[in-house]
Amino acid sequence: MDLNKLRNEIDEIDKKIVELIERRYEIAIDIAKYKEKNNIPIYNEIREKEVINKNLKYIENKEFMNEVKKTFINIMELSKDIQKRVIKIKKNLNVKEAKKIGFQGSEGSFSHEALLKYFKNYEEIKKYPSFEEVFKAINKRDIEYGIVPIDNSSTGEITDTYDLIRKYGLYIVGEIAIKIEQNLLGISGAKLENIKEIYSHPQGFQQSREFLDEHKDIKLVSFPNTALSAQYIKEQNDKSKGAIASIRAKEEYGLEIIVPSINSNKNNYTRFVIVGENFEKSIENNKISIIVSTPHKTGGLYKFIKKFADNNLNMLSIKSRPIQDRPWEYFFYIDFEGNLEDENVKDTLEYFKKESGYFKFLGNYKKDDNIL
Ligand SMILES: C=C(O[C@@H]1C=C(C(=O)O)C=C[C@H]1O)C(=O)O
Repeated sequence: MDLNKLRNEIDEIDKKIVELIERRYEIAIDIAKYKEKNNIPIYNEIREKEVINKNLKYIENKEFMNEVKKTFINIMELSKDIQKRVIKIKKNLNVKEAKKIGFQGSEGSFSHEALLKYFKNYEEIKKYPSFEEVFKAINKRDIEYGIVPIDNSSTGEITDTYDLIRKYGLYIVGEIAIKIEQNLLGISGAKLENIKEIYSHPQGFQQSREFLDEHKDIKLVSFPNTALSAQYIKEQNDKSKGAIASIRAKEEYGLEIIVPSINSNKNNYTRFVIVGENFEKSIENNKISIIVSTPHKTGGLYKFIKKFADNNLNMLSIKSRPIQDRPWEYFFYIDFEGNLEDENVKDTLEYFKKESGYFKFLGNYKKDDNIL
């Protein structure tokens, strides 16, 4: 046997392997960029199993099964390391300062109020007709951040927002809760006994149910948002028309308060999230949001929740949303306390990435201390 000849043959093979492996890692980088853009996790268990099984079928000499399997496990481990290196993380951006920020509605809406309270510095505020338009504007980079309502303390979650965050693959970079107070507004000189029509968003009517029940003779007219209804009655300049809206809307459109604080629940808060294109890292961040889907098996959700307890992490909320094309299966939106640098957080996230059918990291941001 000629050792040199054999080594030469190995050298030839290695050369081809290097070429192919190099190409394989380059493709992994392209995949990483796609994943970053579409907010897809790096690790894909199903695909890795497929890769291994497919390649094991090509082996002619079954004696090498185990070694080939290990080789692929290693290649894919390193491919994921490369992908992680490529996905960059923006550091310490102060979201309270931004150039362009967007919200749904018009001046005087609660979203507008939340925006002004959260952002200390900005160049331009842009208004959009729907929540989805806000998300689209971030994706198109018309705005850096959008602010959208996500939960109301009396009426529950704003499901559209939950679905849109997932659909558009954006990150939550902050949150703020504001007290929602509804008032009956009118033009100067308007009196309750003369009001024949009240304009507002259906939420405004719903939140003022008790007050409206006492005035059943007044006609209710729905509007796309409370601020627009305030603007409308100002333009109409008619003392028989009222609007249910915020104090800020009153100021914005130069109206008067006919009856203050008519919302039935006096402790009514809405939580807004600030959404952006990039995940932002800071040691100040203390709240994490993720989306997972559990395996459709006994104890699936239990195991997930147990992981938080085992890692001594405080789970703040868990909400479910139906998965559109899989009847009776759900996405779970989970908020918990922690920072991405914490070891127990890292361990928990790794576990979720591995164990859940679907995993999406939504952001690590600073919790609004007004929310318990
Ligand atoms: C390259 C990918 O990312 C990861 C690495 C894989 C690989 O190197 O083949 C396979 C699945 C993922 O865990 C991919 O998703 O295809």
